[in-house]
Amino acid sequence: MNTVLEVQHISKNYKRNGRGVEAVADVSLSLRPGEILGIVGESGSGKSTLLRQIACLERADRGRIVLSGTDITGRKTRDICGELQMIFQDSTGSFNPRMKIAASIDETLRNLPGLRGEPVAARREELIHMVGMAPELAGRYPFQLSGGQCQRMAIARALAAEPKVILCDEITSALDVSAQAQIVRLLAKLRRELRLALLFVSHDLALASCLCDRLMVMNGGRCVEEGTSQKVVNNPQNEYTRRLINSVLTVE
Ligand SMILES: Nc1ncnc2c1ncn2[C@@H]1O[C@H](COP(=O)(O)OP(=O)(O)OP(=O)(O)O)[C@@H](O)[C@H]1O
Repeated sequence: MNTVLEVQHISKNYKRNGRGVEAVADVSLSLRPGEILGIVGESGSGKSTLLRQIACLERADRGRIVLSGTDITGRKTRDICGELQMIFQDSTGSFNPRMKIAASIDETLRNLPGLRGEPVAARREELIHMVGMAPELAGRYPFQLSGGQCQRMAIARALAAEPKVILCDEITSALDVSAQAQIVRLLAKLRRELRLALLFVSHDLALASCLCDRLMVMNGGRCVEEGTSQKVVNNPQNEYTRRLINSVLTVE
């Protein structure tokens, strides 16, 4: 099978107050070029921990991660950033507050082999256009942009590295509904046009099912169900998935 990312039996335990917390327990997944896999589950189910292991921000206790055919288990994040990028919920905080957005994007572009001088500015403008932003907004500092604008710029900066895989950790959670819809449409366009593979972590199952081809449901660090978005939402096999779908806020 043509996969760009293979995660095999990843586990991660933390120690808290002298007790072990099994944040991720024996999770495996695979991702093909141009595919979007949603990882859903309630708070504390292990979604972010799983993504951090895949991005090599932390070392997994057990398991193996293969990116574009290369075993990257235990590598440093900087060694894989040309192939894999991660975008976070707090896009403003992910930028250097003392640098204008353009300078942050240029920094990533200058790390690409063979891209120096004038082509950097041209490529930056192309990326900003790709995420649907006006080029002059790149002349602002992160705090001078709205949350949605900043998240688009974070996507542009991730694209600057020309990755094959982007990990999205709750990237729409801090946005209002219309900004969420814009980001979801943008991600759908980017996967179509660039054949980008995406892992889309969200606690919002309805939103994730609109964007993702497949969904993986996590509970207590484990994958409890996986399948096409349609199948998981319309015909859930697991009791926890059913509860997640039917969960409504009840006030006693
Ligand atoms: N650095 C850490 N040290 C100790 N425990 C941690 C650490 N990071 C995460 N955990 C614990 O691991 C479990 C999984 O956390 P994680 O943040 O991965 O869940 P999540 O599904 O991403 O939740 P949320 O949607 O709220 O971010 C939780 O019990 C959490 O408290």
